[in-house]
Amino acid sequence: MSRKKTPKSKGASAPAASVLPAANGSRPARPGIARPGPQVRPNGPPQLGRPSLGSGDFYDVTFKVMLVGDSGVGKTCLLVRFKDGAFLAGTFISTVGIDFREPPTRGQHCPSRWAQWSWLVVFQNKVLDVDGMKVKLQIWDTAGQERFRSVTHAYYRDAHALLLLYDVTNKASFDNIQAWLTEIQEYAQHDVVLMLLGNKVDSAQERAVKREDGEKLAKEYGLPFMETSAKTGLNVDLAFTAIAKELKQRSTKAPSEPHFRLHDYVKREGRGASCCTP
Ligand SMILES: Nc1nc2c(ncn2[C@@H]2O[C@H](COP(=O)(O)OP(=O)(O)OP(=O)(O)O)[C@@H](O)[C@H]2O)c(=O)[nH]1
Ligand SMILES: [Mg+2]
Repeated sequence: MSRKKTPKSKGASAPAASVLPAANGSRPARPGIARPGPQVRPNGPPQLGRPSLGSGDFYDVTFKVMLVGDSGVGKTCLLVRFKDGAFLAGTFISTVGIDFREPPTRGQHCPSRWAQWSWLVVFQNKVLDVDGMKVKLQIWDTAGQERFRSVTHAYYRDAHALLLLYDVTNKASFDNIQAWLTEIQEYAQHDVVLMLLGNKVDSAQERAVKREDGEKLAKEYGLPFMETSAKTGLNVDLAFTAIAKELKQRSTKAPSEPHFRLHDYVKREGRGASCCTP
């Protein structure tokens, strides 16, 4: 990935991952009533929540997670797999813009719904139960193409976590990881939670990046690492759950809770590609 240095955008800004307070930490009785709450700085102090805007999902705390990496590595597919349990097979439709809207309908088959919205960078909300706490992840899918980079930079700064993807069948996407890390260092919060994912491990025949090379790079940069497949679902839920656990721990810091170690968790729970190849 060649890198052109672009100035930090002062224009478009993603909504801060806001967390709205609930009285005494309890969740309000009536879902869906929106009232602006205080904006919190990214990776800020413990925050309690309320129903998410419009979706009706209850949550205790919410975080913004972004998917980044070269075009074609499978960011959109990973999000669709996590959100809807489906895989976008067939024609590759690159994500080429940015917007705040969510896809309009629920329950439709992924391919048609997402193809329709592929020109936007959408975010999707998913609420996870993490050790008894409802953690809402607001997951932003970005355009991997170089020409949209200056737009997506603006969204980094209030991300709590970044999932950085490469494609194990595409060596160039792996070689570009260092440039992505430089970019992340420049535009994201210094304490952003970062995880490296080698996607498409179902394509064993076309593999161009060894698992050990991914591990080595991750170790070099001190990153948790897993290989994933949006096609089979391998380690997809795990990646997001691990992020949610880490963010939850950082925000609550309950002394009574056992300390969560992201690296150890990912190492222990991650499964090898061979287990799930169709
Ligand atoms: N075999 C296999 N193919 C995948 C996987 N994930 C994505 N693909 C395919 O890879 C292509 C690109 O996937 P996308 O999710 O659109 O890639 P992207 O990273 O969102 O690309 P941009 O939007 O351009 O940044 C599509 O044809 C997908 O079907 C996977 O885990 N395994
Ligand atoms: Mg995409």
